[in-house]
Amino acid sequence: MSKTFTRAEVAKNNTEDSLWFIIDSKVYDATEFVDAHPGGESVLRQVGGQDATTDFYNLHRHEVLQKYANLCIGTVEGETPAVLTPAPGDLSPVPYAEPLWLAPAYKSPYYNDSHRRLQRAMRIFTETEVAPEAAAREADGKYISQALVDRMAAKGVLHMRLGPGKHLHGVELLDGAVRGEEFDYFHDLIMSQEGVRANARGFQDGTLSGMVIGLPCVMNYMPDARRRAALMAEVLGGRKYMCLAITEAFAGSDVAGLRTTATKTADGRHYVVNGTKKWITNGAFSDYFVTGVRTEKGLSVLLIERGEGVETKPIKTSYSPAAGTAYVTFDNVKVPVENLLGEENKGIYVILSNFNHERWTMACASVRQSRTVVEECLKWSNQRLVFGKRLIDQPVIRQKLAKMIALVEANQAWLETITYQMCNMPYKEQAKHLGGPIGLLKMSITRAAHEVADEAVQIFGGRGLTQTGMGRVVEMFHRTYKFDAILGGAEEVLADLGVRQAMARFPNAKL
Ligand code: HEM
Repeated sequence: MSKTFTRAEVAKNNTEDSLWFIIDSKVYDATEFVDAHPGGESVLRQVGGQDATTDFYNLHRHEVLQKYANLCIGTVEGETPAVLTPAPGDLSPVPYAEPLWLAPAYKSPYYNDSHRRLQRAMRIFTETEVAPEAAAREADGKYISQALVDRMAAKGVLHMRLGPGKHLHGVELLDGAVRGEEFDYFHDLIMSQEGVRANARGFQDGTLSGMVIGLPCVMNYMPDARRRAALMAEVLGGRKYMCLAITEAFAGSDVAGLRTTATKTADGRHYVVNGTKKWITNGAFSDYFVTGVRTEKGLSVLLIERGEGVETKPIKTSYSPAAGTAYVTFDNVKVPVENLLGEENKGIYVILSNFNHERWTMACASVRQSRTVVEECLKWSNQRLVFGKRLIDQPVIRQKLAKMIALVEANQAWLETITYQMCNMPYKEQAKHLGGPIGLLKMSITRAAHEVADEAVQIFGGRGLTQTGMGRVVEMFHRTYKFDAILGGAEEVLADLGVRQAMARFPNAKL
């Protein structure tokens, strides 16, 4: 690649036997590539010997050039390539592409050096280890590989995704980027926000999201300490997979309406579980199911191991099969009473205990994915030429971008305000003061995602509806943003919760 050519030399290579062109001051020899070019031979011949930079970026993502770097034979004499090629871990210099605390000129009261170290380490991990597998699994529909689970376990990524707590103490986290003892909800936020950067919503849930919502119930409510420790070690070590099985065809956000039953045997040593669960993330490949059941006088939560009477069938949803979304049936499944999590008939507390963190995590992830879409739109509007101008030169496009930016920035700021409260409120206070606001926040973020997805597709046109090429991130987002608006409590239910909680503490105030 150290060779240089004059533009006149390049121009001569415009024949049947030699086809060169220039992209961003680099010289490409496409002679052998023409037959394999997905866009066809004729389009390449039309730019033979010329500077094809504008044409290229009108049609391709920059990453295409990295993939086909072997076609590059040198640079144009006296010129330096100008298009940025980010290295793993780099921050994007595109305005609004990063949350403001990562913008060099901005200050934030919330983040310290350990947050910055973790952010960089997790970005490198996501870009180098997760993203390539995400792309492969989205394409082949298979589940996460044991090799990636092992890497996540070894680096403490699985531990960190449960949020702050004693389970992190003494654990080596991303090669010492942060100490377990100092890990707080801003570190947790960073894990969620960096984790989405593989741009594969289905696979993202396939990276053991079921564990993130299921294991806390075991960690906090499994009565036997030895059993609890063994389960934690198995699951955080990536040797066994766990999911949360609450939702049924009969009851979604309305958890009080569950119909799966657990009846105690006459000798009092087992429960016998019968019923079904639907849309269980990771259910298709899980070994353990943290399951909401109806017992004699209320709801209870049981840890059910895959075995006789437990069956799972994959459900085809609009994101990828990599998430392992399943329909689960329990037919006369015998579960030892020791597997009861929390108290019998008081399972609602076990279930509710996790909701705030789950919803907040989803809020972190969803607003970050919206931001990535804003970055995609900004880049595309800047490079796409239509009617002889860049898209961004059209006022209507700038209006769309302004709305998208404002929605993302406002929601990130609200998210950080709430995260700060989580860092500074004891758990009981959080349950009292933050349930409603977190519900409203998640609703606000997924409503914003709806706007962002809609405008992004309008900006990308047909490419926003195409799974490969320029618009692949926008297409993915538009197809999948609804998962965050439904899972973990539907938008409307959470909005209602937020207002009802506010009214419950309403003062005797009058107009
Ligand atoms: C080293 C140079 C090039 C490489 C490696 C390359 C590679 C590719 C690839 C992988 C695609 C599939 C779409 C995608 O994934 O983005 C594609 C599509 C295409 N390419 Fe190229 N290409 C090159 C240069 C060019 C140039 C110079 C032109 C025309 C001036 C061109 C015209 C097209 C067209 C028209 C399509 C179809 C676009 C669409 O479906 O929207 N390509 N190219």
